[in-house]
Amino acid sequence: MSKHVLAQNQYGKAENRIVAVTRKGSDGAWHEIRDLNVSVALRGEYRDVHLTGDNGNCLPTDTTKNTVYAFAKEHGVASPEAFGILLAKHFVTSQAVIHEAQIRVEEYAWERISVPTRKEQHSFARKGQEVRTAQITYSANTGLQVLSGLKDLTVMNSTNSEFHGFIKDRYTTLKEAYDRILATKVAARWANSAPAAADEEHDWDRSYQKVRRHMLEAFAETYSHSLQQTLHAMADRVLDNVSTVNEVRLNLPNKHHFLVDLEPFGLKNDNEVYFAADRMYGLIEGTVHRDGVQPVIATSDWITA
Ligand SMILES: O=c1[nH]c(=O)c2[nH]c(=O)[nH]c2[nH]1
Repeated sequence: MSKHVLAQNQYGKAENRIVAVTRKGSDGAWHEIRDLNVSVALRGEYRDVHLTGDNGNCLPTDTTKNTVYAFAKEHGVASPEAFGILLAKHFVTSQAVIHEAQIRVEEYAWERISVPTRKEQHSFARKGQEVRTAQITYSANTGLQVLSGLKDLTVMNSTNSEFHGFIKDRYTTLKEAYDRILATKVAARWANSAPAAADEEHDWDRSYQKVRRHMLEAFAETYSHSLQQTLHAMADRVLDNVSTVNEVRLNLPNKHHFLVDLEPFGLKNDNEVYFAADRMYGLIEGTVHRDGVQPVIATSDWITA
């Protein structure tokens, strides 16, 4: 027997890449695709598996992988959230030793290549870099928690951004900026309310598009005195406009754009020519939630620019 304590543990097959094709129309020529990366983590009665080598409680990770693919056929993929909810509930309700399941989903977007003269619609081009995310956690005790999100959404304002009035100590060299580029690669997560998570009719694609639009509009419309202020405005706008969201966490790397010194060439740089640095970067992170709601989104996830 070990004298040490087995603490939090979980297991399952990670990064199951799955492309689900749905055929629509009377002849099935209209295709819709969902391109996902699905990770399964199971939590429960796994002391013996770790301590004695008894695998009697262990549902193989291979089975969790098979379940993901079989569920895509049996239930379809309506959205990352709906698919994750189905899987999480399945694992917890089908095996007594599994107390909690967490499903993490990334979705890669494709857009249709529309050829007007062609009836078949089965050609797609990968859309941008943006990745949609969902994390579904289910247990009989705590119920369903659905976190939605996105990452790798790069945005820029080429003006309407200042940064000045900051602390100056003996190490400060930064010049005050009254007109600068503000650029970031947005990583966002938002917590959906319990009623939305429990609502089997909830339109997850619609709420995703709504949150995304409000975040981007707030980014574009906020006259920024710091990326921190912009972060707050983006999260605030989502909470004001999407009633099913209770909490928003944003990780915003400040993708610095430095004015190039053109004076050696006898040229004046009127905020026209910048050097785009890819690192290092300021990293601005924060959570905004409704008053009276307990925040649930982890603050320790490591997101790099
Ligand atoms: O928007 C900003 N916030 C900061 O905290 C900061 N610090 C810095 O050097 N530049 C910036 N920009």
